[in-house]
Amino acid sequence: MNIDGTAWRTIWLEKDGHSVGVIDQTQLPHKFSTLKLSNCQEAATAISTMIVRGAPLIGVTGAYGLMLALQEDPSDNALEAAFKQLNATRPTAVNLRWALKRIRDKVKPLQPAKRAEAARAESALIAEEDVAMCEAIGNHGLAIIQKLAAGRPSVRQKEPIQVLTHCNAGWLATVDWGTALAPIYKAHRAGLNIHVWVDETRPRNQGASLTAYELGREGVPHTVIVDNAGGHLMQQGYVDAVVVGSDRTTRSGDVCNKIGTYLKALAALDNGVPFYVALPASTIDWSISDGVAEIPIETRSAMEVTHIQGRNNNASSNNQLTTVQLTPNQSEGFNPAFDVTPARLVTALITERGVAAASETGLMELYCDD
Ligand SMILES: CSC[C@H]1O[C@H](OP(=O)(O)O)[C@H](O)[C@@H]1O
Repeated sequence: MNIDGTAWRTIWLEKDGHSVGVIDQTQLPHKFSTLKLSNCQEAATAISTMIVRGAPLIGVTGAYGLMLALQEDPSDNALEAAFKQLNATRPTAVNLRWALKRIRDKVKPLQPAKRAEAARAESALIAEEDVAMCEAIGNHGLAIIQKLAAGRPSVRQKEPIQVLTHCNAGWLATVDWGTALAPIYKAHRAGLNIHVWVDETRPRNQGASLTAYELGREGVPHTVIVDNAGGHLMQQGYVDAVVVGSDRTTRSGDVCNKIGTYLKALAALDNGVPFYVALPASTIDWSISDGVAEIPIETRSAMEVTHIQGRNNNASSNNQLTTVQLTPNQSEGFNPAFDVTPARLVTALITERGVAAASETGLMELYCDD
């Protein structure tokens, strides 16, 4: 997407043909910088430290990570070791395992000498598919936003459509376009009057730092709010719809997403606000049904709760990023990174194939030919 007039994607094959470029998302919004991943360990570290994050992007980075590993050693043992290393980086987003298995299935039957090139080609294909799927999600979601706009009373026709989103499910979470934000970009570019309430999304503040950054660069009006304000805004009638992403959606429509999503869904139901989840096929885990019981929830360092990163605006600091402690030294922290929203709280799933009810029947209607 657009950054100051330049079109960017979140991940790319470098001109040298064998290393991988990524945007360092831990530095945004205060500093835009890129990194070159030259081996599997660097790819694994980029995922685990959230230099790259977001379910689809984690998957593509994992795919390229296998390519990097095979460039160094294309043997069966090296392939399995790299698969295990990358698979262990983050447990919740199913896209990672889906992409790693896809690459392994593609290269395993090949002569070792042909594996790296095959992994390179398949990783690039996954990336291109992701871009196409996310743009298609944008188009299907645009129709929902247009219908919401048309359905408002005449007295509100001139007001912006108000959408609340949680965390970052924008182009920074994918290769391009994003999932939850793709319909918003499509609506904005179509000239619709739209405004986005951006949940800051504690503890890592992907909303305040990444979603706000994306929307600002695309010129979409938005307001950053604390996570706990969303229910109040819905009660006051300031939210026309909630649209969020997903890290893993079960075949029955249960949605695992950033911690706090479940609470937004409860508030939305209580206030009659439609709650949409945008996701590509690569985020659906057909092997499980009960998200609460079966999806592994990543627990990250308590330091992400007890400390916070930001830009030091003191004149003497020349805008350096700094981390400060929020809590008393002896206080413990607990940091589950995701929660599960049961399908009964989801109005509909916006996929690249269309809009589905959050149910096995709904998903099978879209994916029955797979
Ligand atoms: C389009 S997937 C976006 C999804 O990923 C985020 O998690 P994280 O930043 O920890 O990778 C969050 O759950 C977003 O909704």
